Amino acid sequence: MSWVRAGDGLVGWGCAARLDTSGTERFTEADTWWQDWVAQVDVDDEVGLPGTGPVAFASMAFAEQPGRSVVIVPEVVIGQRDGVRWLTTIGEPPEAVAPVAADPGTTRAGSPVEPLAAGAAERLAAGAVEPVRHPGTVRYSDGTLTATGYRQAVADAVRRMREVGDLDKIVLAHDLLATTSEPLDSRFLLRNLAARYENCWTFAVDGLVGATPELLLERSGRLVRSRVLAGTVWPRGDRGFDELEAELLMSGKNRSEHEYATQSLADSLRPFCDELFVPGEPEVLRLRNVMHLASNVTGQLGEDRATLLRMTEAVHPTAAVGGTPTPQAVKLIGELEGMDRGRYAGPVGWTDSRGDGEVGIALRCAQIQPEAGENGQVRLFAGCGIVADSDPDLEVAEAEAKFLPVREALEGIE
Ligand SMILES: C=C(O[C@H]1C=CC=C(C(=O)O)[C@@H]1O)C(=O)O
Repeated sequence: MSWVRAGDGLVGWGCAARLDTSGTERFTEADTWWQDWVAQVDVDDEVGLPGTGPVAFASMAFAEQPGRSVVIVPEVVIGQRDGVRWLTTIGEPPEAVAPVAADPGTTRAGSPVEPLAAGAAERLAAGAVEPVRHPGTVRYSDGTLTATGYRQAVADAVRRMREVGDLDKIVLAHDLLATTSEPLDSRFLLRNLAARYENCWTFAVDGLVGATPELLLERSGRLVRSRVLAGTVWPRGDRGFDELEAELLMSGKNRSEHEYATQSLADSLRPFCDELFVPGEPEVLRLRNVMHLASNVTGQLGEDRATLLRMTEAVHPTAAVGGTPTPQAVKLIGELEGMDRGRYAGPVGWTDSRGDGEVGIALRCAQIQPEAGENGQVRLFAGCGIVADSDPDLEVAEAEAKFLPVREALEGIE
C-alpha cells in the first residue's frame, strides 16, 4: 500500500484489518468501521502528526453499483513528512521489521525510525526483501469500451447536450488492457510513476496502482484543502510548453469544464467549513504528459470537524469525474460507457485515528487483475470532461495522452 508524493507520504504492508463494502452507504460504513476499530486498540504514538498512529488505506468505488470498495489497516507503516520519519506497527512487529524497531515486542505506533535506511539495505542484501521484478514485454488490447466505442459515446453525449439541454458536463472514460509476459510487481509501476510524476500522489491500494495529480481532500486538524483539476491540453504538433499553457488558459471550453468541477467541489464542501477560499482564476499544472487547469481550494472546518471519510462522501463525485448536474451525469455515464469503472475515478488515500488524512481521485491508474495466471494483466483507465462544444476526435486523443503515465511505467520507459 502506498500514498507518496515527492518522497513524503506513507507506505504500508500486511493486513491487520480489512473491510470490503459497496453501495450507497459505503462511505458511512467505512467511517463507522474505522472509528470502531480505532476505539478498541491501545495506541502508543510518540510522534503525534497526521499519519502517525494507526492508519487505514481506503480505495472507494466510483459508483454505488456494482463497484467494490476496500479499507485496509496495514500491519506496518513507514511514514515521512517534512523531514520527520516514523514507523508504525500493529501488534507484534513482524519479523522483517524487527531489526529496525527500537524496542521490538511492544505494540507501538509512531516510533522514530532513524536506522531504517541502513536496516532496509541490510535486509535487502540478506534477501529478506524481494527485489523488484520486471514485468517483461507488454501487449495491449481493447478493454470493455474500445477507442472507437469511446468516440461514439462522446458524440452521443455532445448530441444530447445540444439537443436535450439537461446536461452541462459529463466525464466519460474508457479502458485498455495490458498483458505482461511476467507476473506484475506493483512496486515496478510505483517506482517508475513516482520517479516521473513527483508532483502527483503515487498510490497503491489492493491492486489499484497509479499517480494521480488530483487531490480530492486533505484534512489536517481544522484545515481542509483540495486541488481541483479539469481542462487539459497535451503536446501536439510543434507547440512549445508556453504556447500550450497560453492555449489552455484562453480556451473557453476548458475554462467551462474547470468551472463546473470547482463549483461542484466548493458547493459540497462549504457546509463543513467556517471559511472556504476558492481562487477566482485557475492556474496551470504542468505534468510530463499533459497540462491541466488547477484550482487550490482551502478552508477552515467548523467546530464539529467532520472526518475525512464523511467529507469525502459529500464531495464525491465532483464534476472532474462525474458531471453537472451530478445525478443526470452519473446515470448517463453508466449508460454510455457500459462498463464498470470499479475504483477508477473513486476516492483513494488514507485516514488516521483523528479523522485526518488525504484522499485523491484515482486517476492515471490501472487495476491489476489477480486472475492473470503466469502473465500479468492490468486494466488501464482514462477519461475526459465533455461539454456541448467538445470534439470527439480530440477527446479520444486526450484520453490517449492520459494513458501514457501508466503505459510508460509498465514498459519501464525512461
Ligand atoms: C477523468 C480524468 O481526468 C480528469 C482530471 C483532470 C482533467 C480532466 C479533463 O480535462 O477532462 C478530467 O476531468 C482522467 O484522467 O481519467
